[in-house]
Amino acid sequence: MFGHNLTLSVALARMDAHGGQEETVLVSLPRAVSFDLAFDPLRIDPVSALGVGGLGPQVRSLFRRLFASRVVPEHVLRATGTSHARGALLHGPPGTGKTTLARAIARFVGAHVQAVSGPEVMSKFVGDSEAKVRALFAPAEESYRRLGAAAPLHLLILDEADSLFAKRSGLGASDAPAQRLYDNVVNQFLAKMDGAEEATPNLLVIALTNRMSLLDPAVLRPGRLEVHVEVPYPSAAGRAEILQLHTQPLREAGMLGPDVDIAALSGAPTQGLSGADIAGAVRDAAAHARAGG
Ligand SMILES: Nc1ncnc2c1ncn2[C@@H]1O[C@H](COP(=O)(O)OP(=O)(O)OP(=O)(O)O)[C@@H](O)[C@H]1O
Repeated sequence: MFGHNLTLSVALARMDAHGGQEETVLVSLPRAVSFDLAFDPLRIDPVSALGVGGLGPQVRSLFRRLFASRVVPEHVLRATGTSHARGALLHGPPGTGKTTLARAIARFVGAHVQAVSGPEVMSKFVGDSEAKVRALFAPAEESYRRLGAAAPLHLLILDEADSLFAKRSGLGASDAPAQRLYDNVVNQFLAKMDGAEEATPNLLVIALTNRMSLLDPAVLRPGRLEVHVEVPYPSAAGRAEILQLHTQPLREAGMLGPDVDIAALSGAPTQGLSGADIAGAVRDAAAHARAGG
């Protein structure tokens, strides 16, 4: 764990200057929000550090855009007109590793995690739903009130975000009560995010969806879910990493056949498969082998 007033290496915080040019910033703590950031956000190896395959660019982009600012002192932030990103949206087809990635990042940075799904929040009961939204923000609020800049990072993972933030046109005129419920919950959520700079700078929201086109654009604006990262189907190289990860326990137990050729399997045989499909195929193969097939 880094102490206060530590000058970090030049590689630690490179912030995107305008035009995509990278500018290296020497940073000196105390940090705006303290949490264990004993790593270089740009050089992190997603496979060994996070246990996800084929997501190197996504991981590096997330760390740079979500965490680099959090080790930069306030005066540098102000001078560069930067503020902490408050929310990100991971979007892409089902089973490509969005949930796995969000949870692994939370573990890696040592954040307090709360995970909830959109349908869970949008329960049938209006009052209940609004209370649920308030409750989601309460631990980070309480922690920041008590500890100020020393408050730990809280990460709110919001699965199936499309059911919470769907475009308003999705509801018809005959759905007036549902529309009101929806508006109340969403407005409360957005108000909480809009006020986060003051009330909860220690809170980060990562929302997940496989239907980004359904989301209300208002939710994707700066200050809300402003960092958008696509998590696509894996390439052949990505499939090789995923295969390697999911066969590792078998390999370590000496149970992987010597003829299992990861390079060959990551080509045509797994073309078009998601990480979840590949993990399932490895499980099936192991079960088949156990059964003596
Ligand atoms: N990129 C990946 N690397 C390693 N494992 C993966 C990857 N993608 C998926 N998996 C495996 O598939 C399982 C399901 O993935 P996960 O739930 O993270 O996908 P998702 O994108 O969140 O899916 P959905 O959109 O359907 O919720 C994980 O538990 C993991 O074992």
